[in-house]
Amino acid sequence: MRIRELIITPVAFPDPPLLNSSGVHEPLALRTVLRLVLDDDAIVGLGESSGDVRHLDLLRLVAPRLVGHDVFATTALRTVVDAAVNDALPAPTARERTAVHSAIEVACLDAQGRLTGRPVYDLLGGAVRTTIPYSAYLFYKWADHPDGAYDGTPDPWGEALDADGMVTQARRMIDEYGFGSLKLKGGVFPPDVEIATARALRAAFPDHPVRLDPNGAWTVPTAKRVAAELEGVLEYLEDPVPGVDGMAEVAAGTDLPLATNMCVVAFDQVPRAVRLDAVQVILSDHHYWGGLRQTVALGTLCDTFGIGLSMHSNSHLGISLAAMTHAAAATPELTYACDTHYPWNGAYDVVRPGVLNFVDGALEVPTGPGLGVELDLDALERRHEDYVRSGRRVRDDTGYLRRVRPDYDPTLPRW
Ligand SMILES: O=C([O-])C(=O)C[C@H](O)[C@@H](O)C(=O)[O-]
Ligand SMILES: [Mg+2]
Repeated sequence: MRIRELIITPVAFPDPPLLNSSGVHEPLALRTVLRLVLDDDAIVGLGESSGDVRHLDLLRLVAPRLVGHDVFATTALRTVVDAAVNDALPAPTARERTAVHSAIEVACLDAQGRLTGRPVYDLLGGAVRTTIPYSAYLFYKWADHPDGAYDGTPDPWGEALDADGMVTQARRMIDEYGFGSLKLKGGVFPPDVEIATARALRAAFPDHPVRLDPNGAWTVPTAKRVAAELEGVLEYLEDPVPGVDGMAEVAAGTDLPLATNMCVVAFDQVPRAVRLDAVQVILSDHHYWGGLRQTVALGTLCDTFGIGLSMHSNSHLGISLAAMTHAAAATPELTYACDTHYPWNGAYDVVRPGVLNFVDGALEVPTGPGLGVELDLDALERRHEDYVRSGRRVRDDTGYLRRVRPDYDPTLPRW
């Protein structure tokens, strides 16, 4: 079965003012929705990937080159993608290429599943679990955007700028979604504030493992001190410092597992991290590790070296969530609850409701053909109109924070 067309639709959807080490989320988050149309027009494979304009430009170079290729030939298609993106200026990085491989692979797998009547997890080797636990992704946040939300809807989550605010946010996440573990985004306040927040979460929810991720905001000495204080409090500490050498220094002095989605983000970075014993947990992310099959392969690799496997997320909608869920279902080594931003953005999804419902903090793996989710074309059109109208083309957390704090310096490490 051959590919007739790849339809690429950039979308924008409201996002709350969530703080991180580079700044604060803007009122709209961006994504790209892919529709891979096959010969007979009846089968359309879905994909979702980054909305930044550079990724979009690469996808647009690739789209015409896919026409006529076999939708089952996902490995061979990587060569087609590489040849197509060679025309890009500046030349794409390995990471940019891999992100395009990932996006195309997911759309192909969805189409293959729809053609064969099998869920994507079956195409990955079968499901080893039927429900996938996710963690509550907690953010320090403002009560509202300075000029209000994009669609004028009042922010239902309220402010969270200290330990009490974060406990309130966590309680609400747990009440609404049933999450059984907590991920705290740090790198926003001085480390002692974030230590106090992590401790408050642990005390308020003693049965919920807590992980803390300051996105490389600390120096090695600071990270060593924080790690010593949070041993026994955290499940793992994610990217306390930038770079694999610093991670190795911190890891050498603590029993707390260190996790990363920043310093090991591709297969060729694994050997050095292993040699240095720099990380104990790698966060997979099919959007930049090369797709769903590469996520399964990463599980095998992590197992070989005794490294744990978790899953990273970024602001996303339901096609990505479905793909993440299938990958987790088919990856035995993925034993940590996965991250997801979905509670922050899911109300603006482009897939029809009914499939992606959290029960006890977990998603049932969709069993329908392909990814098991259906596109809501009206919602897609609305989100695309928002994209066009907004004029937004890249994510700029730093630039947005500087509107409020003009002297804000995002240089890391900060403390
Ligand atoms: O685990 C992580 O590093 C992330 O989830 C990165 C994201 O960009 C997060 O910091 C965010 O959404 O602000
Ligand atoms: Mg992280």
